[in-house]
Amino acid sequence: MFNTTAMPFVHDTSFLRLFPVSQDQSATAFNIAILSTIVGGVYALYRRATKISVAHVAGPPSESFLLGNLPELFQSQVGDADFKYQKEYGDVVRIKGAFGENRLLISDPKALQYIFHTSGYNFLKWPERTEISRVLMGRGLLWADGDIHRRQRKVMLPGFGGPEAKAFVSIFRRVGAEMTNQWADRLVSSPDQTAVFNVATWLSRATMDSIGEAAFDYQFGALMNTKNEFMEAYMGLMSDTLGSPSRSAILMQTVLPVWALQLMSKYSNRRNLKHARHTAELANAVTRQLVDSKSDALLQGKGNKDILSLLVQANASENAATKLTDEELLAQMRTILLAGHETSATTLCWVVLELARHPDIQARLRKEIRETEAAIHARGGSDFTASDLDGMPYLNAVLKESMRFHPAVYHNFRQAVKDDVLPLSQPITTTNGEVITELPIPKGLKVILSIAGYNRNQEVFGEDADVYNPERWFRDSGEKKGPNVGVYGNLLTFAGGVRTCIGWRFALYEVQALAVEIINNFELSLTPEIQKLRREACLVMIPTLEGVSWTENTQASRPCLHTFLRQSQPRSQAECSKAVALRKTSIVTPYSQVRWNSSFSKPDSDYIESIFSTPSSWNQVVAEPTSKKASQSSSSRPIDLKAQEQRAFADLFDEIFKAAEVAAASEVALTSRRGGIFTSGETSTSGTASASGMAPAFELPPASEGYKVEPDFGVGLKRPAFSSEFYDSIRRTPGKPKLAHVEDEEFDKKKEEMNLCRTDYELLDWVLVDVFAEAQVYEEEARKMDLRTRNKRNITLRPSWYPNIIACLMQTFREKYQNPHTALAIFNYAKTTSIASYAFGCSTQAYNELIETYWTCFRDVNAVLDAVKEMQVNGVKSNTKTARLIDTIRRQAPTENLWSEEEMPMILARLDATRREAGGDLTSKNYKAPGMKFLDQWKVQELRDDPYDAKGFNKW
Ligand code: HEM
Repeated sequence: MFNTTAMPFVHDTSFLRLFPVSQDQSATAFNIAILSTIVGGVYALYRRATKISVAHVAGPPSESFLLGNLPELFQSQVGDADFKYQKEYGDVVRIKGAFGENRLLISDPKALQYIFHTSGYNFLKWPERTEISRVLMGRGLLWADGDIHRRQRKVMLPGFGGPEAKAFVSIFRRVGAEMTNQWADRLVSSPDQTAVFNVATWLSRATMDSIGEAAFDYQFGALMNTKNEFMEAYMGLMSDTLGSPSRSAILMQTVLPVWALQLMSKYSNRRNLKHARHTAELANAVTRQLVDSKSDALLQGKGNKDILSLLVQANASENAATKLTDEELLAQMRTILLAGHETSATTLCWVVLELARHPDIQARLRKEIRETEAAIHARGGSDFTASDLDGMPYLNAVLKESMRFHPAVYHNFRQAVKDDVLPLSQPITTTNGEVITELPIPKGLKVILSIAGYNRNQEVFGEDADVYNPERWFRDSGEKKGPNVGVYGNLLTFAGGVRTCIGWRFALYEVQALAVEIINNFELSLTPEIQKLRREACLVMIPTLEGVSWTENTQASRPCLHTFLRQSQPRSQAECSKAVALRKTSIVTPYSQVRWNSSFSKPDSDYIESIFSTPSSWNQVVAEPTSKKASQSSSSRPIDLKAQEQRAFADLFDEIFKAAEVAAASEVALTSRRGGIFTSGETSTSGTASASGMAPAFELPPASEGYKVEPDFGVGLKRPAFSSEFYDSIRRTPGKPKLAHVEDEEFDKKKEEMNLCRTDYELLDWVLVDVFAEAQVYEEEARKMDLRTRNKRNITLRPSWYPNIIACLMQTFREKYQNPHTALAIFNYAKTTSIASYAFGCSTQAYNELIETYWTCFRDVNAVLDAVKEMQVNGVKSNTKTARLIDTIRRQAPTENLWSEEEMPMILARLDATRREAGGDLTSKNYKAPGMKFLDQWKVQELRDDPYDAKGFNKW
């Protein structure tokens, strides 16, 4: 039936063999390329079709395009934004990060359980946050992620079990007694039986002594006020480095790649970064000594029960592949020091505060303590043991409630490693009106886990979750509701899952022991300053008082709260009315109190205030709406950067380049040293590092080499010639805006108003009144002023924003409203309404818009050429944009088929001539960013030195 000859391809499959690889590789390669293109294309289409977005999750309007909702979240008091959003939008809220990026703020129990527990290692920490951890604590447990975290945690765990923590109770009790004895002494010696204390500082010192002894078997002597540089550096470290973040700090911590952050943290001259570096240096020195002495003791069979001994022991028994490195061991010590000291002290502060606020709770707690104490004495014991502390139900209810209400760590920051789906406890309604019970999220999404928000979740903790009430822990609700999330009372205060606070049992016994000691011996009450209390967000939530001067403080190195302490009724029932008022603090300059000793570089002439506290141009970036209209409107803000934002960007780049200069300088110093410039007899000048016997971060060359050496870990080195050229040239790249600041701001305001118009009709109305009429009034006023001052002043006849707004309007009409005719009309109106209007309004920018409109919308090459001619005749300078536009037209014109073959050469010749006259350097295709070579070299070197790629070059 079938004519086989007519169907050769059906049976003839031999063509498969006709193209053996060796004979025609290019054909095969071609096939593979086609195939991969198709597969790639299909995959790209598939990805596009299935692209997951969280844009439809309800959330607050963005404060600004640049910083989104981050200022509200990071600058307001702890939890304020979380609670507000939670009430308005539920437990999963879409917030905006920098540059309009979507993020989620999560307090939904099931979603949190999934992120912390079920899928713990699929949600890594934000790289910029881990960088902060690295600077403060090194590459320890709080920094680590994934397999490194797993390995480190395994080695650490033996030091943090239940029995180990219980064994420390006697240490906590001893430290507590030492503190309260000093309080009592002061009360007795005070003539009016009152004394002023900074309880926050005392608690901080007490927890430092506790951690010193329990974790390292080391006496810091903080309560004895032993002069100790190390202690001083640690006190207030969190608040000094992270408190009151300015907008620039928020932006820095949000958009900069890790390598830039690392560059700054290592070399920047800012006080807070110097503080962090200095503390790191000291901590490395102290912990190195401690590790060495522990290792020696273990070798001699004198092992102790402190955490460090257990850790060194555990590490010794690990096999080489799973061991901690020396650097990691030191980092763990630094992590324990910071994570274990500041958090417990802060938690205790909040406990004290709530007890002072609630005398009835305080009295009931004291009663329970006294009864327990009596029982201990009755059984022949001398002090509270771990089981006594665990056995006091009201104490534990008070502590749970205080930790629920005031979680010392209030946010955790995570990023999805892959596309994922979050289960939800409560269905949410998206902005499309869809009700969903699980939420797909894209890979890379950054989420903020709101510990503060979850701890007040009404589904879990009852409808009165917003009220401080220890009674809830005796009701049949509390932790029993909701999925299992946290380790203590189902709170998230100690986080959860694979990253649960490793020291939570330690912390709990410490807080129990110290709280019992305080309440047993003193009565607490509030002073009026409580009205000024703030929950200050410094990564850890620190209580501060707003607006109170620091000058009264003599020993404060961290913020504290005003509370009255009154010695409690002694067991003998004797009267005692000694009051202790806690000392004042302030959030105005709360973190400037860290004492700087001689080796800690003092503020000097080129001292720069902390990026985390100084008002900078960033601080005004997100200003209040500029007009009534703006504040009433619900329109989103413009997407383009405002002049203030551009300026702030330039500032930010300046910061990076300053740090880069120092980096380059120190590199040169090191290179010359490696190159044998120094003889072996020369002494090193490595700042305080060498003096304290530890490895310096980097060494400075001696002053004789022509470098100005400052005790500043390398900051302040004279800049070598090459870096000057290099950095000066790249410094020019980001470019500062050309206009003066005030003018920029005026223009920004106008632009903002302009963007609030919803239609081109509305915009046109606005133009007539708020641009042309206003500019006319301005001109008349200026002329009057000119007459009054008898022409002695240099006046302008149009407002500074006038030329910019004309060009901007033309572009907006053309692009946003697709209305090129009105764009041209605006130009014509500006041109003809008055001479001043033409002179000021029809600037190069406006002409460029005119040219672009003529070409892109009308393909009117003659009008383009006339416009350029008009510019030349009227003395309006062309710029590179003019030249680039002509180039584009020159390139596109021959492909447009708009002119006859005879006309075309003439048109092209006119374009060429016009292009030559317009001038402008447009060799952009040959343009190579200056400094790229050096940057690449630096990157290669850094990657060689850093096996973890902590700077994230390869991820960026
Ligand atoms: C009331 C006091 C404390 C609170 C509220 C607290 C809270 C937390 C939280 C929320 C985390 C998770 C942080 C994150 O993943 O980013 C954490 C981690 C950690 N905490 Fe605590 N902490 C306290 C006391 C302590 C103490 C006393 C120590 C040590 C003796 C300690 C050592 C650590 C360490 C090493 C981690 C890292 C755990 C890991 O990532 O695997 N903490 N803590």
